[in-house]
Amino acid sequence: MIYTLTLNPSVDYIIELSEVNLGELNRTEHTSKFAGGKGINVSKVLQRMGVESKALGFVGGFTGDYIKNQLKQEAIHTDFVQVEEDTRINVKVKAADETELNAAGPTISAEKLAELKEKISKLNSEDLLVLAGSIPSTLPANTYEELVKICSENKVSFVVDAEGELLQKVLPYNPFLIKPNHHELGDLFDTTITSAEDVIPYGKKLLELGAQNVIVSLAGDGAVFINQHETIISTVPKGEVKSSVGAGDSMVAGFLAKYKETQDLKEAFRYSIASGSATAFSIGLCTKEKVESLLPQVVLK
Ligand SMILES: Nc1ncnc2c1ncn2[C@@H]1O[C@H](COP(=O)(O)OP(=O)(O)O)[C@@H](O)[C@H]1O
Ligand SMILES: O=P(O)(O)OC[C@H]1O[C@](O)(COP(=O)(O)O)[C@@H](O)[C@@H]1O
Repeated sequence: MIYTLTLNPSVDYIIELSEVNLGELNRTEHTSKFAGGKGINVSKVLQRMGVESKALGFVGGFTGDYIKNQLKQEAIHTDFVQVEEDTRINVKVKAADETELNAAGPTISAEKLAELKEKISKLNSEDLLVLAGSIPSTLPANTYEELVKICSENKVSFVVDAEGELLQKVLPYNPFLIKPNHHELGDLFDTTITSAEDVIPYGKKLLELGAQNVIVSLAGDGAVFINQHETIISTVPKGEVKSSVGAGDSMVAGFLAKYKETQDLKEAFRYSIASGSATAFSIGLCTKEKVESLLPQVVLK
């Protein structure tokens, strides 16, 4: 079974308007809300691709209830740890540019963290855990490391989609896949990455540090796949970006869904890019039909 872990879920509130005037009253043209957070988005896209998963993490308050209900409606299995404070609301403003306001998240006590660790320690070598997104600010910075240690002891493969220190600390435990975007990759090595070619030396460093497979996305400017055997640069489909919220998460889900079906890393990479773009070209997450309609535009080099 695939498990997704979202330590800091969110209700994503997407606001569309033609322009934003800071310091003034702005009226929205359209709004929508979704149960979000990176692991939850991975579970939602997997479900649309016909792959079962179970969503783990912390939820609380009315926003936590909203998330649980939405996932129930989509028939996604969940096993959340209930916390006292409200799950956060992240605001995404789509005007000429996209601006994101992601909140810090609720307080998580040591007892709640222990409850979550207990659930993760039940996973076995048939399972895969996707650890994705930020962690609430009250959790220790080594939380992901602690969790992947448990995975490693129980031979559970795992995927990590996180930034900075969170990502750095899990590399020695050999994640099956990591998916930084080019800004996150640049931040890790204190450099600026502007092209797919720039990605290659740093992607290779991530392999040396322990990752088994690396996907680096560069939004509309391509994507790169690197492992010990091959380096592949890909184009991404062309289209109108409606909201790129969840595009990275869709890549992770698309990759896992296709890899589960075919065991073919190259095909999984192609499908992952079509999934990311299908989400970028939608408000909300991609559908399987939209992903498959974009596949012919993904050209691997
Ligand atoms: N402007 C765009 N045009 C086409 N595809 C896009 C665009 N922006 C994002 N995508 C798709 O979404 C994927 C992830 O986007 P990116 O912004 O790099 O990641 P993240 O959401 O993790 O920051 C890209 O690889 C691509 O498939
Ligand atoms: O945990 P973080 O890093 O604050 O990110 C949370 C946000 O990421 C998202 O999962 C979207 O992520 P991506 O756009 O990177 O795929 C939103 O649903 C959520 O608001």
